[in-house]
Amino acid sequence: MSKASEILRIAAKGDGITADGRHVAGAVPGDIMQDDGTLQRGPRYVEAPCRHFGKCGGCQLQNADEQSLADFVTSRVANAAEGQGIAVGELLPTHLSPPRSRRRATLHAISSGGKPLIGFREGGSHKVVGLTECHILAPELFDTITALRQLLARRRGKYAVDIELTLVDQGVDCSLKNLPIEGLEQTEGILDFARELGLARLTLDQGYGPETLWEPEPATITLSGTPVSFPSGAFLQATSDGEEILVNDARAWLAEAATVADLFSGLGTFAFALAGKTKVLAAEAARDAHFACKSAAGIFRKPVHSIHRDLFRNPLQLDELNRFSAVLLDPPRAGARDQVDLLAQSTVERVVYVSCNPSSWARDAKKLVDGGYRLEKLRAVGQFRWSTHVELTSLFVRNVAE
Ligand SMILES: C[S@@+](CC[C@H](N)C(=O)[O-])C[C@H]1O[C@@H](n2cnc3c(N)ncnc32)[C@H](O)[C@@H]1O
Repeated sequence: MSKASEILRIAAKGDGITADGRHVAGAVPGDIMQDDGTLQRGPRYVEAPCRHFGKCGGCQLQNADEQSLADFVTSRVANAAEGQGIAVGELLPTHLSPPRSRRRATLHAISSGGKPLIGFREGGSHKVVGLTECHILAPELFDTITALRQLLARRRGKYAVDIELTLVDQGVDCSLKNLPIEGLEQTEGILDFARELGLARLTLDQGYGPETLWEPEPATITLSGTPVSFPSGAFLQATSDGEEILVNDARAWLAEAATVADLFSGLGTFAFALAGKTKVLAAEAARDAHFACKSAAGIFRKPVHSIHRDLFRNPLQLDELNRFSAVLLDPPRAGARDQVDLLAQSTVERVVYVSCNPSSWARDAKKLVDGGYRLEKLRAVGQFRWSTHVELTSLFVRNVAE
């Protein structure tokens, strides 16, 4: 029979782990797993603030206190480095985004017994949890859900709508996929909804591609003081405080760089932060994001040269990389295996690697270290509060030959 055992830490998927290696769902550090299989709560357990916690797939860790959350985010990143045998120069304080700060979210709406349910999916299921409160979304996004519920309540018949909400400079950018709009009444109804709510933009996709129905002025997102036009569905860092931390690290670490290649640059979150004395090449595969970055650089005369390039198929080659004193990369979850192979052989002095996946980052980081870089700085960032999704910034500096 197993013995009483304290929960020591939270594992990558959110379970508590006891000293003897047992995984306990919903447990937090300091809880005691007792002989009879019941869980005695400890000093670091807190009541979940949200009534949907446990069902809604949006959050996994609302029972952990602030310190346990920060420890979890830190250890995910530190353990990833350690797992590859990478020495960390300085582990910087972890950043956690506060409640109600998420500025983009993908949600779902379905009809259930004639009434609309709008929310995230249940963990590990396709069922939708009808949110009556949410502690992660920015209030503007939550208000949009409330208004959408009222709009959908007037509908009969079944629907299953995908909803994408992003807070841009002008307000909420709302994109609805698979919501049939038929006839004058429904068309007027949806336009009234956009107008009354003061949406920045409303985009509908009824199976024939996205169509903008409402956009009183062009939607933009201001990146380090530069307004960049915001294509519907474009990538944006999940919280503005998270973006600030990532950008500040990049600025501090690359302040002396004359030329930087910003790879997987999106709309230019880092390119516009770094451009000034520094000249930046911004490389991105999404055509609309590339054009938005290029056109903002032109209008506001920023030293950002934006190129449209698929860096998986066609990574920057050695002769291209070696023209830069620094490279910043912020790839998707898969990491940047081929690009990093080349980077590891380059003469680039500094590499800032921003990542949304500690595992692929650690695999790539090992290659950089084997190629003669050392990991000088590392910071864990928890933009997705109460979830198991962890991000990081890191600085690699090329060792000088003796
Ligand atoms: C994590 S996002 C970062 C974007 C940007 N750095 C930012 O902070 O806003 C990753 C970016 O990589 C782009 N991307 C995905 N696959 C790519 C590829 N094969 N080549 C170039 N860019 C790619 C995506 O379109 C997205 O803009």
